[in-house]
Amino acid sequence: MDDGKPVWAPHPTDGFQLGMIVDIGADALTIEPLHQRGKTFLAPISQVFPAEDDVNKHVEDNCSLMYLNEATLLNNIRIRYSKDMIYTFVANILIAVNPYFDIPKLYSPESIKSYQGRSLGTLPPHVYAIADKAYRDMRVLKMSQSIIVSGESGAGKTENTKFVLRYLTTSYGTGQDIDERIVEANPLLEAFGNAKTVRNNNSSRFGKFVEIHFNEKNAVVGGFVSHYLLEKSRICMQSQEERNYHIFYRLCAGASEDIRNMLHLNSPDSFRYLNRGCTRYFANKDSDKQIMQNRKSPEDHKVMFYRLASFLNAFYALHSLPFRVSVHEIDHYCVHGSAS
Ligand SMILES: Nc1ncnc2c1ncn2[C@@H]1O[C@H](COP(=O)(O)OP(=O)(O)OP(=O)(O)O)[C@@H](O)[C@H]1O
Repeated sequence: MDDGKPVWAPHPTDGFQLGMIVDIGADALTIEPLHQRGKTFLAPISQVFPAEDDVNKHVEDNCSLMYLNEATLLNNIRIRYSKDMIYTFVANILIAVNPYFDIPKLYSPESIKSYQGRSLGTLPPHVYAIADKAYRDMRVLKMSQSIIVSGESGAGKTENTKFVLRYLTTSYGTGQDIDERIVEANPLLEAFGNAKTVRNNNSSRFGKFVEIHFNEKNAVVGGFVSHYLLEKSRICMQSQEERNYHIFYRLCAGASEDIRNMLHLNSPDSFRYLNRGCTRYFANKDSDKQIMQNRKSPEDHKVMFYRLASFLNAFYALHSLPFRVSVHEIDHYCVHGSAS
């Protein structure tokens, strides 16, 4: 770190701050922030990093930074995020920041087209660029490719996985029913495996391993989803601000009148296994009906939805009954009263 040049230093409460070194101690440096002259703070020497000459400039690939360290990487992502550029490369790794709103045209059909067959780095960073690289590597190397999506809850893993699936099926599908079916499986999976938590209204409560299968002509011909570690305890108990799995609320909100009457469906507040958590709806009327619209044939709908609804209704009814452990037979449970 050159004398007289600004550095990034971790402020005790405000993250990395740009400042000048004013004193050098045995293990700590005294830093004076550029935007708060006179208010110095101490930072460990090992965590003080050199800053770029122009801290307002951003680059598409963090590897292009003159100094690549924790602070310059975060600053680059922050500047890009403030300009609605949520994706940044670190070589062939993609960092995505959740924008929490739809960025116009970012995932448009035109955008999908523009990334087809283009090498990494020739277009702005995007999840489509990663999907296309995986596809091209599979063709060239004739080997399976994996995309690992990782991050904390609410980071955008589920959404970005869906964008990858949409990209591959749109760009390299056979144009047949299978492309849509791969994409359409998601709302169904999410209905049974996603729930509102305090951090994310659509949090996946299970791990997902998605396979996309290609034929010898490298066209999408199928998919397979394995799931693991489903949070089963949520079915019986949710904290006050959280909900059970979406399917239960969708059934209450989206079932047709005849099914509602037949199965005595009411609002979520009337079911014991829902009303101890949050019972608000978070979807609009259209998305509540999403499940019903998944299969194209109305007959398929009816049969599938009726079976599903009957099963779930039995579940509701079951949970309206209070249970207690029998004193004599500890591994048996008996019904203690009648259903409301
Ligand atoms: N690229 C994006 N554009 C617009 N909104 C987004 C994007 N990514 C995520 N979101 C919003 O953030 C919410 C949370 O994202 P998502 O469910 O993908 O997180 P997650 O990492 O899968 O979380 P969890 O681990 O809890 O399942 C989404 O429901 C969506 O509203």
